[in-house]
Amino acid sequence: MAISKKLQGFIRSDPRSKGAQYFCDDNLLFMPAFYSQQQAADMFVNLQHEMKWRQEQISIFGKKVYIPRLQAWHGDPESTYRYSGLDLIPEPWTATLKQILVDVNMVTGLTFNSVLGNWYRHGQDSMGWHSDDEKALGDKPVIASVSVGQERRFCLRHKSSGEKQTILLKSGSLIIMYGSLQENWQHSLPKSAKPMHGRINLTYRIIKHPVVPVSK
Ligand SMILES: O=C(O)CCC(=O)C(=O)O
Ligand SMILES: [Fe+2]
Repeated sequence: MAISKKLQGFIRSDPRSKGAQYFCDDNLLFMPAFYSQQQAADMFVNLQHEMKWRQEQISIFGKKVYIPRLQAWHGDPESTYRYSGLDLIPEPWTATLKQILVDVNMVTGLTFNSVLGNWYRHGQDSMGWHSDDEKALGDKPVIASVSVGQERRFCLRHKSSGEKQTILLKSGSLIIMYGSLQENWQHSLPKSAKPMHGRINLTYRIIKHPVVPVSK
């Protein structure tokens, strides 16, 4: 199992790893109570104010439509990446983002250089099936994903066998995706018909091959 010694040590010794569970052929580790309910509730409030949220538009058959959630991209200034033909320079780290960065770096033994935030305002906000396999992330990327606020279903689907797995992402939970997860599985955050409060998800990433911005 391609998981760092540091992470194995953390799971053995730190109470925050209580209830840790593996999914997807051991390429995903779920820690349901990485942060306490109170810590997670405070983060949810602070992140709403601190991050630079916007609702991106995408083109579907030539028609511009808003994606069903708010997004924000923060990180080291050189962690530029390309999205829908745009070169994006991240917004600076905020106090809460830095505090979580220290924790996810410590657990994994890695140095994340950027974070994508997704704010699902209610049950109708969602994310479709995809893999985080952009070239900028390099081969077998490690992604640390923290959830605060409303519990939502996180679905995974094997690309060839179609096998499905579902994880309930509780407030304060952490998942670490690594190894061949993005190669072999897709994931999504489906809509829910039930009334739902807001949820913020942070995916800490390592941009290994930043794009050189052509324009500011
Ligand atoms: O909201 C989530 O838990 C999933 C987010 C995600 O898949 C992504 O940012 O790539
Ligand atoms: Fe993703």
